Amino acid sequence: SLDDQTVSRVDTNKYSIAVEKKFLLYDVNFGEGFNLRRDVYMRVANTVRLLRESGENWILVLPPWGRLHHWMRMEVALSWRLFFDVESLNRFIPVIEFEDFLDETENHPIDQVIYLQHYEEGWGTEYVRKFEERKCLAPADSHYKKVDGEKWRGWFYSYEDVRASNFKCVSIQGDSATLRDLLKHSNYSSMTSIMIDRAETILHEHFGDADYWKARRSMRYSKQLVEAADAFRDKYLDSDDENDKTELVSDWRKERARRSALGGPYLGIHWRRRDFLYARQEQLPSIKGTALILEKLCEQLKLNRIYLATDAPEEEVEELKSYLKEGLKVYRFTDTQKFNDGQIAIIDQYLCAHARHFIGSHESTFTFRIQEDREILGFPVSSTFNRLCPDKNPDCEPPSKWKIAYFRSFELVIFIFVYKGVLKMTCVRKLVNLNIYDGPNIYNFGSVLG
Ligand SMILES: C[C@@H]1O[C@H](OP(=O)(O)OP(=O)(O)OC[C@H]2O[C@@H](n3cnc4c(=O)[nH]c(N)nc43)[C@H](O)[C@@H]2O)[C@@H](O)[C@H](O)[C@@H]1O
Repeated sequence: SLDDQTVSRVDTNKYSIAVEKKFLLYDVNFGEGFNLRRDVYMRVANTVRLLRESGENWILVLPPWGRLHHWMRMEVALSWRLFFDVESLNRFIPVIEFEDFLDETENHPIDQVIYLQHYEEGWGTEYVRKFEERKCLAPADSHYKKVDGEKWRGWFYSYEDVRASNFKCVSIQGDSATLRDLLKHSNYSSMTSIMIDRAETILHEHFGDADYWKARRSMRYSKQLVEAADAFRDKYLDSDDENDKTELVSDWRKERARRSALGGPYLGIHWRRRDFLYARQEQLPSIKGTALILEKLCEQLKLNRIYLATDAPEEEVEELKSYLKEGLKVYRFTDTQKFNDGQIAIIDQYLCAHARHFIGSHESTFTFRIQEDREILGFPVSSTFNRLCPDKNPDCEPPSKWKIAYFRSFELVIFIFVYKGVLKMTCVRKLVNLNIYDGPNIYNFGSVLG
């Protein structure tokens, strides 16, 4: 039950006291896409983790999905359980759906909305973490309005009856920990429900560290989507977890580092088109160029099946297929009757994540999430961090390799070894930053520590 998950007990001077629940809500700039939003979840989830580590009983309220400008069907108020395994999210920090929050607080107004904005004068010459209540800059002033003389009304994920008691703009420069400090500030510390709007304004405290990956690993997909994608793998791609060595333990906290995944006998490609062509045209291949890359890879890897994840219009997909030589078969998941746009996007990502080899689109957050899934599944680095190069530059710069980390940087690894008959001991600090585990040895370290 919620109570089991959310009432934490803190031992203060040996007296155990129940800590009052506090709810953190957040929203993201309207224009941001699905996969940047998933990244913002990790930043805010880590703020909640930090608040809880300091003894406060914060619960994260999951912002309903919808009104995403890339989604063809304009749906709103979609709950997280349609996309993610909420039980798994709860193993990192306590989370609840917005509807459950409304029930629990009996539709009381949210105590405070804090609208994050940058400093008008910019970042300055050095990066300093700071925040300050400031006059609202555009567009904050138009997003929230006082109604009936006292309460504030905003978008609130399309829920028209939701109100807030207070509204403030805060200029901020910082990360998940800065947001923690803001929430602990005396102006807000007595409040029990706070909504952070424009949460993308804060960064990760340490991008790519173990806490980043814990939040990421907790974001398992909903059972319904995993089952649909697995059935597709089985039916069309000759792929299953046992043969592909992609089995995951049911609880992500028990995962161990590995690089042994093989993947299904197909090539996965994320081919980002539409608005990306305007934003990154110089970095992407033509349709014909894409076909040439696919043919070459399939030949090298001795594969004849391709799983194509794309937002391309049908005509472009047909054109791509027309350039491929006979014998190469392209598969796509297109059940729009049963699944919404976001669900199909996740199924596409899952199927690319389970491929023997993956190639993505330069700087697409959609591609980044696939690469992360492959890191979690334990694929060799070389099968994951690949990008489609533009026709003019076939040997373009490879993508950054954001490898998985399982330990916090201050966790020590102690090696004991015998050298010239003497017992020696040495510690390696910052295992993550030293990038020690790239390759099969990682598994040994994982199991020693595990
Ligand atoms: C140019 C920039 O690109 C950024 O996109 P980028 O990072 O690729 O990735 P996203 O932020 O997810 O936005 C792309 C959206 O397009 C759809 N989409 C893209 N690729 C696929 C695919 O392979 N399969 C399916 N089913 N859907 C796809 C999907 O709705 C996805 O959420 C945007 O977030 C920015 O707003 C901006 O538009």
